[in-house]
Amino acid sequence: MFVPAIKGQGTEEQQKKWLPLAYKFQIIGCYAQTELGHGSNVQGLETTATFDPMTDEFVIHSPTLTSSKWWPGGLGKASTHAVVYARLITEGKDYGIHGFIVQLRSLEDHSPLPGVTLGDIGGKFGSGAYNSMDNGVLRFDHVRIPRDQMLMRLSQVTREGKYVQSDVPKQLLYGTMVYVRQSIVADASKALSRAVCIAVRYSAIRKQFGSQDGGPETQVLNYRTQQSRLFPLLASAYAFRFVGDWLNWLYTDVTQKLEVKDYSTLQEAHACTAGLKAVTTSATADAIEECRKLCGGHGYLNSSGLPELFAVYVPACTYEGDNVVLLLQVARILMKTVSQLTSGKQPVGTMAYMGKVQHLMQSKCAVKTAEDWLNPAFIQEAFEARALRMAVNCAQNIGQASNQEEGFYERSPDLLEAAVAHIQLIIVTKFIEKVHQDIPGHGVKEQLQNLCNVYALYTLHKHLGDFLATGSLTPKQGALANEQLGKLYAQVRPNAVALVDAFNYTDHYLGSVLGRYDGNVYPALYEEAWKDPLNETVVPEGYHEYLRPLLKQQLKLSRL
Ligand SMILES: CCCCC/C=C\C/C=C\C/C=C\C/C=C\C/C=C\CCC(=O)SCCNC(=O)CCNC(=O)[C@H](O)C(C)(C)COP(=O)(O)OP(=O)(O)OC[C@H]1O[C@@H](n2cnc3c(N)ncnc32)[C@H](O)[C@@H]1OP(=O)(O)O
Ligand SMILES: Cc1cc2nc3c(=O)[nH]c(=O)nc-3n(C[C@H](O)[C@H](O)[C@H](O)COP(=O)(O)OP(=O)(O)OC[C@H]3O[C@@H](n4cnc5c(N)ncnc54)[C@H](O)[C@@H]3O)c2cc1C
Repeated sequence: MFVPAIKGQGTEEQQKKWLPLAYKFQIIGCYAQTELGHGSNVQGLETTATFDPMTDEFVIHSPTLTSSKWWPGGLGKASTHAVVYARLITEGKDYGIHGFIVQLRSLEDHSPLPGVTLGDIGGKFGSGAYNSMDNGVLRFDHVRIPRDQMLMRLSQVTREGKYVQSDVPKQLLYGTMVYVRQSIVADASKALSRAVCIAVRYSAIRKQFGSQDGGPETQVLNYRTQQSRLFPLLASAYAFRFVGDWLNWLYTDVTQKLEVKDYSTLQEAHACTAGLKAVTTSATADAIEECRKLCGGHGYLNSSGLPELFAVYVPACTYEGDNVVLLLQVARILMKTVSQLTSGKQPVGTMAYMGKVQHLMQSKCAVKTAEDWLNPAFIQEAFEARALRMAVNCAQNIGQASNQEEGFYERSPDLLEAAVAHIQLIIVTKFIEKVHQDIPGHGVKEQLQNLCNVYALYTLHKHLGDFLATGSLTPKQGALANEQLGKLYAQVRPNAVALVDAFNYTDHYLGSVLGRYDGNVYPALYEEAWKDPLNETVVPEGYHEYLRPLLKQQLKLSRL
């Protein structure tokens, strides 16, 4: 994040100076924004950067305990430099949060520079999976940096100490986070596909109950409950891959527009990266845990690969923006868009469907049979009607409040659900668009169509309350969707293993005895057990100190 921050907020000159050093690992940088007292609320950060015109320097300082930088990855032990986000103060005025390049450690002996206090913040969730990352704490005691180490693409401070705002939106300060959020969506698909690959392969080899006359037991992958829990996750892995590909296109397009000072899609980029990051990471974290449960007891073993995958993955729901905070950002933009509908301003991009407000507010879903749910037009319209009606309902309720801000906070739980509905519409839309493309490979398109329908109908079934409450569907149509879902699971079953083999993960990358490509799980589990350090001795350490005295004492007591 050190590099994209300099790329996004540094001048050409600053990029020329600092990026080669970073690329060649002549310096190691981190992104020091979050503090002990503030993470979500960036504008509440307390670290100060005060311009000293006498020396043409900024004085970086941590005025309070809560202003300590806290969490930045790589900060504790590895980094020599940081992009530090601090309150810019010049001529006695606070201009808010800006980025500054600050050296933290000597390039000679890696010792912290004068005025810099550095350390690691300690152990984190799980069995230490994330402890390979030195998330750090950092405090400044009046550390001086040259003025030219303020990232000056978005705004500048002159030699005399005058603050100058460039003619670019101040939101570009947040640009690095937009970049990382879009990459996290693609990573959600990678993490989810790993978990699903393990769970599908293991479910194919695991047999339990159902033996007839001594014959083989039933593959658990054949149980309807296993399919109804697992196949939506398989479909989600593909859904997140395709929406992640589209989001990368959107991000690239926005970045190119920014180069020519076209800021028209900045808001769309923010809404989509924030919303998709929130929805895909929450779903993926839940799915990895579900995959662990789908593997029964062996899923709880470290050798299954699932506990570590979960422990490493779950902070994705928090870092790069807490998911609720990000969804509320989407909700704000939805409310702004709804308020503009009466002005005649046509919504664009992923909000374009809201322009069909007249139709969507009164449309009646035309589904009459289970098979009708295989028609993408019916799915698309149902999801559009649900999302729009939820947004309009929120806007109407907010409108009844004494003031907009009060109304927004009062209705924030409903706004959260409206934001999720909007983002799920984007995911479904991009999956439908993907399967409409020419897709090579015999039968591949049909399989992806099945998965697209599984993702859409499973999501509809899971959020059926929204669809019924907004009148977007009738209970009968909801039941027909569920009926069609069961038929789709039967179609996915024969290809389930092939659909996870298609991720083409090596056994090494998968890191799971349950997900081995050869399916030879039981010998691998047994072999792995003996590697446990506890098995280095036949009689366990502590026997003589603890067990033996206890056993002897009990034996003595029993003879009394
Ligand atoms: C075992 C094997 C495991 C395998 C696992 C597999 C994969 C692993 C997964 C991922 C790895 C890959 C990548 C991960 C990489 C890095 C992750 C690690 C570390 C994460 C680093 C961090 O966490 S960095 C810090 C992140 N912090 C945040 O996100 C802070 C969140 N808060 C904010 O963004 C802001 O405070 C705010 C937006 C919530 C509020 O902004 P504020 O200015 O105070 O007020 P508003 O009125 O809401 O906004 C003003 C205005 O600006 C617009 N806006 C806001 N944000 C943006 C933006 N980003 N872009 C554009 N515009 C923005 C907003 O809409 C408003 O506009 P209007 O004025 O027009 O309404
Ligand atoms: C593994 C990991 C790596 C990280 N790496 C970095 C890094 O490299 N650089 C960096 O700068 N930071 C980093 N962070 C920090 C991370 O970005 C923040 O923790 C994250 O942005 C969440 O902010 P917070 O901790 O202040 O949460 P809070 O905002 O305090 O969240 C606490 C609760 O308050 C709720 N909440 C907060 N505001 C609102 C609101 N307005 N309305 C409703 N509910 C609200 C949240 O939803 C949440 O439930 C990392 C964090 C982790 C866990």
